[in-house]
Amino acid sequence: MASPIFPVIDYSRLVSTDSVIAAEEKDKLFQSFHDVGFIYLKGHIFTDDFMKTIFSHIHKLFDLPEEYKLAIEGDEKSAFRGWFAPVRTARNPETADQKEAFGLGNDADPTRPNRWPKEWPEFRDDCSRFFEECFQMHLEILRALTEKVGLPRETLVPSVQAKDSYTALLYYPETTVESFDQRVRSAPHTDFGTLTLLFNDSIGGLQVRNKQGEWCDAPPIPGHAIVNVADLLARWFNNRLKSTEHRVVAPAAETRVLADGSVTNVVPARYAIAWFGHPNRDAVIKPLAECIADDYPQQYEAVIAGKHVKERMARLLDEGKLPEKWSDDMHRKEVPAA
Ligand SMILES: O=C(O)CCC(=O)C(=O)O
Ligand SMILES: [Fe+2]
Repeated sequence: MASPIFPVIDYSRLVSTDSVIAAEEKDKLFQSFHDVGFIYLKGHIFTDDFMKTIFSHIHKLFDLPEEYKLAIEGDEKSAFRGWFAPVRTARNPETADQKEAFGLGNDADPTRPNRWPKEWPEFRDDCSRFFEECFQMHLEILRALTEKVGLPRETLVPSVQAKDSYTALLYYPETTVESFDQRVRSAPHTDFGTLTLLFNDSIGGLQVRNKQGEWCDAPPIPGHAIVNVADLLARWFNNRLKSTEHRVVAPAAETRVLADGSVTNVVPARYAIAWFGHPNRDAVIKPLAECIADDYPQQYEAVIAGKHVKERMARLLDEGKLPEKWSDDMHRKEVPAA
C-alpha cells in the first residue's frame, strides 16, 4: 500500500495517563493539523465488531425499497434529518453529488427531531451510540489542541456541549464509468464545523488537496478513522490549523460479466459514515487571542456558528459544490500586506 499522505495518530496514546506519551502524541496531532489538516486515527474507541454492525445497518438501510426511504425523507426544513439524495434536494441537480445519505443529530434535541426508520430499534441505538462516542472522542481531540496553544484544556468545551453535531451515513451507488464524466461522488469542499471523524469501507476514492494544489489519494486503512479539521475550528485557531479541501472521486473500476456473457466496467458502490462536529448554534467563533501574534495577525472576523453553517448549506444548495471555487472566504478579514 502507498504510504499514507498524512500521519497516523494513536488515540490511545493521546488520552494516555502517561503524560510523556500523551504529550508526544499531542505534538504530532497539532503539527499534522497545522501542516495538512488531516490525520489517520488508530486505537480509537470503536471495536471492529461495532463498526461491522454499523456498516451492516448502512447496507440494509440503503437497500430498502424506495417508498420506505421516501417515508423518512429529510430536506433543508428538517435540517437534513432522515434519508435524502442530493439530486432530489439540491436546487441545482446538475451539480449534485452522486450519492444518498441518512442524516441524524443529537437525539435529545426536540427542535430538530431525528427521522428514524420504523421498527428498527437496533439501528437507532447503534447510530445514537456512534454519535455520542464520536462526540466524546472529538472532545478529547479538542482538549489536546487547546492545551497546545497554552489554554486550559476545557476552554472550548462549553461552546460545543450542546451537541449540535451531525452524522451522515453515506452511500455512493454503483454506476457506469461513463457517468463520472459529468459528476463526482462528492465535489471538492471543506467541512463546516470543528472536526470530522470519517469511517470508510475498503473502496477508495477520497482525495485531499496538498499544499501544491495537487489531489492526493487518501486510501482507507483497515481499523483507522480519518479525522480532519473543518472551517470553524480553523477560524478558532486563526488558521494555525488547516481546513483542507477534499473530494470523493471514482475508485478503480471493477469488471462485471453480464448475463449475456458480455463484459462491462463499473464503479463499485461505496459506503462511509461521517460524524461532523459543530459548535453550539449560538456560539460566537472568534480567533483565540493565543493564536494571534504581531507577525501573524487575526485572519477572520467573529461569526455565529449556526449562522455560518446555515449560510454554507444555502450556498451548497444553490450552487452545488463548484469544483473551481470552494473556500471558506465568507467574512474573512482582509489581511494587511506585511
Ligand atoms: O465519503 C467520504 O469519504 C467523505 C465525504 C465527505 O467529505 C463529506 O461528506 O463531507
Ligand atoms: Fe467532507
